[in-house]
Amino acid sequence: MAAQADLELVRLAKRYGHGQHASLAVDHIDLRVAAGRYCCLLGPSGCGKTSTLRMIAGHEDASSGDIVLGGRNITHLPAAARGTAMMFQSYALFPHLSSLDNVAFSLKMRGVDRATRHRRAQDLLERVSLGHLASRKPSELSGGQQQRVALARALITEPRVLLLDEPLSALDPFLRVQMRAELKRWQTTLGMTFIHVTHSQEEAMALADHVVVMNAGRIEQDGPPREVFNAPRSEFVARFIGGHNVLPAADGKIAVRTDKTRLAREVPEDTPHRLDATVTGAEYQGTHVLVTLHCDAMPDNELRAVLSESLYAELPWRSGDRAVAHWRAADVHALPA
Ligand SMILES: Nc1ncnc2c1ncn2[C@@H]1O[C@H](COP(=O)(O)OP(=O)(O)OP(=O)(O)O)[C@@H](O)[C@H]1O
Repeated sequence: MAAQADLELVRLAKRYGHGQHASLAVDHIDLRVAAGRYCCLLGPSGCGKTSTLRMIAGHEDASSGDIVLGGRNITHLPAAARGTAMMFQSYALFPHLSSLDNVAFSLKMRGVDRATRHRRAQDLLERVSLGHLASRKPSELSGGQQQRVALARALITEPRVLLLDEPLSALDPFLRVQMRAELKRWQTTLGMTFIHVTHSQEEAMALADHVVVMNAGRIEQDGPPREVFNAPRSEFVARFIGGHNVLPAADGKIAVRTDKTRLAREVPEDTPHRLDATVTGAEYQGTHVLVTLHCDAMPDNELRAVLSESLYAELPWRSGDRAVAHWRAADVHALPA
């Protein structure tokens, strides 16, 4: 594989349309992804993730700013000359071609001779444990196998950075979790930078060692997943990443993790961090129970508490129960105003 290289986005922007109808899909973002990282671009629909990925790939022109890979400015290079490759969803495989020819396709486009491209494609298929299925067409493969062909097809140009746009969204939930683990394993084995677009915080948390949370064309926060989860820098991040209650406080808003939010029938009057609430539901989730509450102090806002199964069994909650939600001072994370 080619040498590793950091990827840098410098004031990168994408504007669609002209004049009155112009819209800024990516709003001058700065980002540095160190070589060999699994980076997930995470955010709600329309936040600019795919536009960012497509600009890195060279499938979309940047309106302004720079894309630098390993110190080389690739902003205006054609897609094939950038050292990046896009892994498309498995359903984008050519249905009439064998796995081998699907994998070899981009070498054919580059004029590589048949024997060489078949040898390289076969090597890659072996690497993803599909060497024995090289002659099968996509329709003769399982969803997971098709996904591996798609990966091999992307890797054949020996990219420094692999770009993945929602690669797991077409798979059923069971296969998705399985393929997620495979993606992570491949990335670790290859030691290559992966940039993976997803709107699923669960997927980003499971895969990434660098999470980039985007909102309305901007980067709200980026960093290691634990840091982003435990120290959200904005209300948007706390809400989008999930697992937090965002609560009013004397000097702004605070976030408290749902698994640090405790419930009691009564607490001493002088308990500092408390809110009176009414249970609206309890959802059994296997290892834990999610209790939802309506809180009078914030009528438009639902409060959530994640309790261990054993704790819930000791003190079950039913819809309509009055409860006091409380938390420790150490579990309060202040959000900037
Ligand atoms: N070709 C285009 N022409 C005009 N507007 C576009 C085009 N592509 C995307 N947009 C707009 O740019 C914004 C960002 O889109 P983008 O696809 O990058 O977001 P996304 O975060 O990947 O969303 P999703 O998760 O739904 O794919 C959206 O408002 C979208 O409508």
